[in-house]
Amino acid sequence: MAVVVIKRCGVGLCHRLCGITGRHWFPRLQHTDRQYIETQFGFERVSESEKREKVQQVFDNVAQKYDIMNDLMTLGIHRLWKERLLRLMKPYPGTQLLDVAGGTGDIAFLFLDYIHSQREAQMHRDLKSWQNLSWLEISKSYQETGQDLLGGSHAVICDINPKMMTFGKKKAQQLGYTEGLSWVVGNAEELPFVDEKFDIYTVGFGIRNMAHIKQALQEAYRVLKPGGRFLCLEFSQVNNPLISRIYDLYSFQVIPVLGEVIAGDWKSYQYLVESIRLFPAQEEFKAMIEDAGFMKVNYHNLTSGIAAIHSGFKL
Ligand SMILES: C[S@@+](CC[C@H](N)C(=O)[O-])C[C@H]1O[C@@H](n2cnc3c(N)ncnc32)[C@H](O)[C@@H]1O
Repeated sequence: MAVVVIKRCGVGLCHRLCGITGRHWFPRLQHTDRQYIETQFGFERVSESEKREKVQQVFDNVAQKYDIMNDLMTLGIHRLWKERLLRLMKPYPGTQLLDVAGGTGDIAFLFLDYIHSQREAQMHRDLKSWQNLSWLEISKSYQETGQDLLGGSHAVICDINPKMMTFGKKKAQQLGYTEGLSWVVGNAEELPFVDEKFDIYTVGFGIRNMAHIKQALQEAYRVLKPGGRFLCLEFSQVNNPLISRIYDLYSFQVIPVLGEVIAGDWKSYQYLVESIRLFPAQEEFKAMIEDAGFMKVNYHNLTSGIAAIHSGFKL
């Protein structure tokens, strides 16, 4: 089991600030021996059950402002990262997706858009080849042969927090996602699904909040069909030292302030920032995915490693 050792930083301003305030201001600099323990709630050491309770509390608190805060904190860049996830996922009509820690539904909605656009393109191609049929007739013939506009694709959003999903369901209604979608309350570490049910498993910005990441990865493996794909979008470790320092300043000095001003909640956003810092770096997380049994594990850094997408196959 890995251990986090937060040491006081030995350099300049950070050292002085740490000394004066007794608080670690730039944890990335302090992690001379940085390793990961799952039962950390941010920088606080807690028991497994305490972590679950506290994480639940955080997402209860942030649920209402979650989407707007996401846009503000990442300056909208999280949308580009999620689109990248979709491009790597390459779902096809008929795909059964499980989006774990799906929260307010962004990834599942993008998935449905993607499938929809693929089906429309297919129908346009059919329309060209079946010159004498109208759009309506083709659409009807799709329905008669049991094919809907999603080609049988379905997305299940599974999250441990009902409040996050309540806001997600409202958003789905507003945006018109009425078909091909279901919402299930469930714990990623003990998924309420039978073995080998899904083609694709995604988890976006969720896995670092889990008390048992290893168990969550094993569950991902269990519910995927042979040939199924695992994809995880998560904050990661920046390799460029200059970007890393700017990012640390922004994270620790700006994000909690935004949290306080927009959502009236400094503490939850302080936790989110701390949990990002403690999440395993790219290679370490890759090894954890491999340990769960996945093959061809790979990762793509996004925005200098601020986030990364890890992927693997169940063969
Ligand atoms: C930062 S949000 C991410 C939401 C969404 N995936 C997105 O990218 O916008 C993290 C989500 O993980 C969920 N979560 C935390 N621990 C979980 C667990 N053990 N099982 C399932 N969901 C969990 C939280 O309830 C929360 O909705």
